[in-house]
Amino acid sequence: MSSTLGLSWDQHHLGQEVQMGSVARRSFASENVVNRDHALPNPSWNKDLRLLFDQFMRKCEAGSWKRLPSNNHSPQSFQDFQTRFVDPKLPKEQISQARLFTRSFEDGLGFEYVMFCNDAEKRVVCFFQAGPYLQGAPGFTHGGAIATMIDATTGMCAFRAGGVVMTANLNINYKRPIPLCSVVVMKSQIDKVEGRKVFVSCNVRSVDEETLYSEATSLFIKLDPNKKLA
Ligand SMILES: CCCCCCCCCCCCCC(=O)SCCNC(=O)CCNC(=O)[C@H](O)C(C)(C)COP(=O)(O)OP(=O)(O)OC[C@H]1O[C@@H](n2cnc3c(N)ncnc32)[C@H](O)[C@@H]1OP(=O)(O)O
Repeated sequence: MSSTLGLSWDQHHLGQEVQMGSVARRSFASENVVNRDHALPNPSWNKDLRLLFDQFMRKCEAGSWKRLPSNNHSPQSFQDFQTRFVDPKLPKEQISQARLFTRSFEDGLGFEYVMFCNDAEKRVVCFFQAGPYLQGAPGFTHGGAIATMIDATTGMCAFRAGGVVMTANLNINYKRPIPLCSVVVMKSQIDKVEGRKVFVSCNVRSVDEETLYSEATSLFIKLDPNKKLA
């Protein structure tokens, strides 16, 4: 996402809730939870996730990598996005309850992750710990949860390179199951950009890089500001 961004989907919708009045109290009560930066260590992070976080924070100090806060969206982007692409007739009450899917679980139960970007190399890395509510086959992570995180990681990579995009195609080869509650490393990079098409690839490996869990390719389309989405 662009480096100037500063508001998350959550915060955006929180703002709407506050304006609505009838649900304002609930909004303020949850404000601290909603507004915080989720891409920082919390007590549910295991040793692997903490080590990878520390390792990449050192790379950030060296200058080539940057940590991406989870609330990394600009108010201007949202206003533009809403004005251009979102149907104004959508029920405001429902919209006000919207939350970013990957950040809507309690700490440790769902998606715990942090992303780092290297804009010069057009890469985004995501360290992802799959919580117990993401189970698919017993003891392993649900394929849809894996797809979600690949989409989020490649989407971030495409967005940083191409601006506002949507996923048009996502292909995943699941090669080994990911043990639940383990940490995996997702590495994505831009392969090419052709007009409005942004091609991104991603691989998912174990922390020691010995196991290749999944490989994916994604196609993102830069949105045409003159076209309604629906
Ligand atoms: C505030 C901002 C927030 C942003 C946050 C981002 C980061 C967060 C990440 C979160 C991650 C979560 C992300 C999510 O959850 S995104 C949610 C899941 N995705 C969707 O719902 C998208 C649904 N699809 C669409 O709305 C439209 O199809 C889009 C917008 C994608 C394109 O419709 P549009 O009318 O604009 O374009 P076009 O049809 O003129 O096509 C243009 C060109 O593209 C080519 N083409 C199109 N589709 C395909 C295809 N499937 N394979 C191969 N090629 C395809 C097409 O042939 C043409 O090529 P050419 O003829 O020009 O050569």
